[in-house]
Amino acid sequence: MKQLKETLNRPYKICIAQDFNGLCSYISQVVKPSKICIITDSHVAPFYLEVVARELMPLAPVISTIFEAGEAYKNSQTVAKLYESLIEHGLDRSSLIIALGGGVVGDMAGFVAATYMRGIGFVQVPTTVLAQNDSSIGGKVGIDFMSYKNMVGAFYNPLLVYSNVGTLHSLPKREIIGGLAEAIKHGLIANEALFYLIKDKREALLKGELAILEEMTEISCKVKCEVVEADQKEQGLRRILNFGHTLGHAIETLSHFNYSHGESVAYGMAMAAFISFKRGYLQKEALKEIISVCQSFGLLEPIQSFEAQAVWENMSHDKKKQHGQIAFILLRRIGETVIVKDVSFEEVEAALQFIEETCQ
Ligand SMILES: NC(=O)c1ccc[n+]([C@@H]2O[C@H](COP(=O)([O-])OP(=O)(O)OC[C@H]3O[C@@H](n4cnc5c(N)ncnc54)[C@H](O)[C@@H]3O)[C@@H](O)[C@H]2O)c1
Ligand SMILES: O=C(O)C(=O)C[C@@H](O)[C@H](O)[C@H](O)COP(=O)(O)O
Ligand SMILES: [Zn+2]
Repeated sequence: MKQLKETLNRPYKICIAQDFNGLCSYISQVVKPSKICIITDSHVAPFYLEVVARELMPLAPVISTIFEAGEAYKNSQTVAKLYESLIEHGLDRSSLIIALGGGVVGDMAGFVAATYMRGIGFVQVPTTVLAQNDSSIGGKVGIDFMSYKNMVGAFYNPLLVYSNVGTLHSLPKREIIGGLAEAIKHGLIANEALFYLIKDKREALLKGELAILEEMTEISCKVKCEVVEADQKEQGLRRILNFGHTLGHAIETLSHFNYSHGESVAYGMAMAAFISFKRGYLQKEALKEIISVCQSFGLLEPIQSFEAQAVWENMSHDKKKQHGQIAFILLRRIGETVIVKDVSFEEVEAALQFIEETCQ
């Protein structure tokens, strides 16, 4: 009997830059495409489509397709339109997709790349704090389906991630703050120093100072890479990246995307921290610190009221559920998680009441 070494886990580079100057040369090091299709959304296109297309022209003929911005469009109808566009433009397996935009573009263009002709190459060019710190890395691609987040998708790695932090100059403040929630998450689950860096550099981050954004992004990416390298398909350790998401995804969906992904994750993290405290895992001071840092960024604003039963129903479709039990990520301290499988309805109800009272 012979055993073959698993070779599916192909590594890819993550470049963090302050402009698009290196994009073409980095892509040409990993692929020689016959044609390039830039997939982007209606908010990002006016800012960056032309400059990215111009940058890539020496590599191959460039076409583009633009969809309506927003989480409400991260669905199968938009994916169908994207497939049509690729077919009309004659993209084949030697073609390349560029995902230019935030997490919505990255998740959806990545899913299209994973499934079109059973998979063609794609490059992540993230333009939000959230996408540069989190979603462009790790190969989770997908779309929302029915009332559930990312219900249909794949694990499909990009060929390259090229983050230009310079693009954050045009990002609305609300989106900067939402994206910081995922960087705070990386600090809370695995890197206390990152959490305190974000706390200490609040003003510079909110002003959009590139040096600190770059530094935070690099540390945040390292945290995520270490976890994903150890467990690409979320069989164990990777579940910690879902801290704040079991409840956060329910809030995001039940608010009809009134709260952005990052804002919802912040509520979810506060609730998970509260459950951690009630169970005696997390010190009260740490809970207060987490709430206070989130609030200092403008996260955890007064929250609309949600029916505990509706939240419970929505979270029952969480992808971390196995044999009827949801793996729920809690905190032991800032920088360390604990995974439990028995969070009850009553704990969720109490956590909802806690954030309603805390976020006033
Ligand atoms: N795959 C993953 O691992 C992963 C991780 C975290 C989040 N996500 C997903 O990411 C999505 C959230 O991503 P997001 O917060 O980037 O949202 P988004 O993609 O909707 O971007 C937020 C808004 O900013 C606009 N925008 C993007 N870049 C801009 C720029 N530079 N200048 C001006 N406007 C710009 C967008 O058009 C949009 O209106 C959610 O769907 C979430 O589920 C995926
Ligand atoms: O990369 C991961 O793993 C994450 O969980 C990162 C999350 O921030 C992200 O929102 C992810 O899309 C959630 O995945 P899901 O499988 O819970 O939908
Ligand atoms: Zn997330």
